[in-house]
Amino acid sequence: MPEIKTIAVLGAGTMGNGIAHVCARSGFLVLLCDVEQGFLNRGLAAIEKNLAREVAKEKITPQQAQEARERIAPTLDRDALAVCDFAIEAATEKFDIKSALFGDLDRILPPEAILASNTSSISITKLAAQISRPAQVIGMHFFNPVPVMQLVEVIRGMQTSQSTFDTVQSLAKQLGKTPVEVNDAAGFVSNRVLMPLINEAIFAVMEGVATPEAIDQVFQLGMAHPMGPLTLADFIGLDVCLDIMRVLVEGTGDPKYRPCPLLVRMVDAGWLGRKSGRGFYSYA
Ligand SMILES: NC(=O)c1ccc[n+]([C@@H]2O[C@H](COP(=O)([O-])OP(=O)(O)OC[C@H]3O[C@@H](n4cnc5c(N)ncnc54)[C@H](O)[C@@H]3O)[C@@H](O)[C@H]2O)c1
Repeated sequence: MPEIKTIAVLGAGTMGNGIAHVCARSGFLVLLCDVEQGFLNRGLAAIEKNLAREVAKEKITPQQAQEARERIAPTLDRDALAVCDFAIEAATEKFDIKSALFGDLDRILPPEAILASNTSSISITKLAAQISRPAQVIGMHFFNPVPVMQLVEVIRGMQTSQSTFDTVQSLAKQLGKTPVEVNDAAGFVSNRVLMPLINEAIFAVMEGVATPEAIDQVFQLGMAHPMGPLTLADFIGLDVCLDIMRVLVEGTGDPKYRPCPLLVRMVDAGWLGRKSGRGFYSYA
């Protein structure tokens, strides 16, 4: 199995800065790459805040936080990633952006390097088919907040080799995560099962079956979910939920994934959940 020392993380947003954080905390050198200095600065500030929180909770020592910080080098220069032996892409969820980025990574990184994507919905198989090393392309689907959540869905594309899969399983464990194997299909497992639940909860609101509060209580008190599906939908963003339902309909051709009309109307109204101040609940 090739030894991994330096990891390229593409995108310093919500997920990218979390991934850079856990990689650095686990002893890897990280090159964190974005398209604008402002995005890098914001990502580094988030890492700083999250490391400080871990120190305050005594999960790591101030010395370990300092060492993790020093292992992360921000860069705007994609060619600088030539020193990396592994890449995790966490850029904006658009096929054209990811496809162009994978083309560059394929050109820049050493031929044996594995290229992983943190995509929530784009086909790993299709991303892999665009480049010269499809056997070394794989999905590593982390969960938000990355430093806290235990799961990594490891997504095998059609062309992913066993050795790539084994390396990524082992890397996920070195990052302190639990990898779960999933094949490449629309929504993988997490969103394929979670989003229809959220969508059905929205149908229940639309049809007057119960209030959002009552629906959330059913799941918290009856199924021991830490938050109900509508609170969770507001947290994820209703626009993101709608996009994922559309990916499920398109990817499977199955009308059972039809987005609830109330979800569509709320997104049209700009009621996107927490981030817009209003969703199923108000966030003044
Ligand atoms: N937010 C979540 O809860 C979540 C969970 C799992 C997976 N994901 C996936 O992770 C990825 C990133 O999501 P996010 O929520 O962090 O988004 P985000 O918008 O917070 O961050 C995306 C970052 O990518 C940068 N970027 C865009 N093009 C780039 C390029 N060519 N090179 C380098 N950086 C580039 C943007 O400038 C931005 O800083 C998406 O694929 C998303 O589907 C998100």
